[in-house]
Amino acid sequence: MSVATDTRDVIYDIDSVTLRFGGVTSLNNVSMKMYRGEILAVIGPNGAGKTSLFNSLTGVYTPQEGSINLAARVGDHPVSVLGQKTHVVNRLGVARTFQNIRLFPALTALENVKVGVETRQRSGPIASMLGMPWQRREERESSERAFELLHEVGLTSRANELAGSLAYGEQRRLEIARALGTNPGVILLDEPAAGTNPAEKRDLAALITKINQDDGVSVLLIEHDMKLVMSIAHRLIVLNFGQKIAEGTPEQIQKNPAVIAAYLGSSEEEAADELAHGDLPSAGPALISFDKNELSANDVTEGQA
Ligand SMILES: Nc1ncnc2c1ncn2[C@@H]1O[C@H](COP(=O)(O)OP(=O)(O)OP(=O)(O)O)[C@@H](O)[C@H]1O
Repeated sequence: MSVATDTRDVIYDIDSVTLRFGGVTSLNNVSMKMYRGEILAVIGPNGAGKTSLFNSLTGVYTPQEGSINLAARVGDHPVSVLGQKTHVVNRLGVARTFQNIRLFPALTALENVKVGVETRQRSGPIASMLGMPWQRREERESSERAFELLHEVGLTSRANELAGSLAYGEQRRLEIARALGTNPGVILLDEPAAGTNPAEKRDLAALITKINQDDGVSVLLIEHDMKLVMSIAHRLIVLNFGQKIAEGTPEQIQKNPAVIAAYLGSSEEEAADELAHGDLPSAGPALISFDKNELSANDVTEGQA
């Protein structure tokens, strides 16, 4: 009997990860894989553990149990992320944006992107002061690359504006450009659409797809806007109370009773029953209309009590 093997190239191999803060278990025995080339979304109600997962994948937190192996760039051998510093994980090919924008507001848009690009360069402050030839070349290259990235995210006309003066959606795109400056194999986007308007969300969806398809960067995405997630993600992982409760394509996730129950705060049986009878207002495609603002943490807590 032949055994089917999965030959897809694994970027993140996460096995039985548990992360605790005192009495709170924010990740509970989570196992999952991220494959090269995919846009993988992590969804779940407030407090489900999504940011804890991102923090564990980038070296901010070290889970007490389990393993996380990373091979971010093509041809890399998997290495453990546990115990690694965040800048080391970044050098290994993982870039990230944050739920709360973390730009340098008093630097220009171009300078912000150059900060990302220059993390990959060899010149230190001494070489800069001495004006070494390679330093001058790197400076020129970093400006050119930063301009290219500003072009990619549609911000060349804002290159010399202070980051703090840009519109909210522009700041979100600038963060992505800065992250791309580090030449990552995978980019982790933590709620990139938060606070953006519908037009900005559409631009963002197009940008994420472009980064993935044209630049070959794999994308791991936390996002509460289900319409956006379902339109661009190849696959989704669903967390609830720190546990992985589902994994699949957008179509599979929208029909999954455990997922619907988690979001609605009803039991899985009720959700399955209502789904079967077609009288669940948020079942199927309607799941894509879920919005963070409609789903408070209380809704979920009450359902689980
Ligand atoms: N540094 C920390 N110290 C203590 N508890 C934490 C810490 N970080 C996360 N938690 C707890 O872990 C649980 C998961 O939180 P996390 O922020 O990962 O959820 P989330 O899914 O990202 O939520 P949201 O959608 O609201 O951002 C929560 O109960 C949270 O209070």
